[in-house]
Amino acid sequence: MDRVFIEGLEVDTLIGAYDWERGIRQCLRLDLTLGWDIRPAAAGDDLAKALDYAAVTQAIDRFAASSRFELVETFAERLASTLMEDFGIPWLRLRVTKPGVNTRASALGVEIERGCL
Ligand SMILES: Nc1nc2c(c(=O)[nH]1)N=C([C@H](O)[C@@H](O)CO)CN2
Repeated sequence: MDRVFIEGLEVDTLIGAYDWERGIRQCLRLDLTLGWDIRPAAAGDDLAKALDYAAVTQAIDRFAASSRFELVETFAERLASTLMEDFGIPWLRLRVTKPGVNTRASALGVEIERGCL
């Protein structure tokens, strides 16, 4: 299976389990690898047959703008389901990093894989 990727996408959202986090917006950094057969798009040089990473990015922005989860786990799980359903993505890997919450670690977060290749 071929893959389309989006790396280092920063989104602004309400996320966090602590009281002080419920009244602010924070940045999450997303890395996505999306399973997709690129041959039909390549054969016809046709965006309509491609997994349009611009459209996926817009969908992620909309999701982040309206979500209010406590855990990055929930954000990752729900975002993965939304993208797979809306775009017909058969498999994905999603890494969600919450920067700036721990000064002793360079990155904290979760990584999930869903679906079948
Ligand atoms: N596994 C997780 N651990 C923690 C999370 C989380 O979302 N998943 N969140 C927090 C707090 O919100 C923290 O990020 C605030 O600095 C703590 N642990």
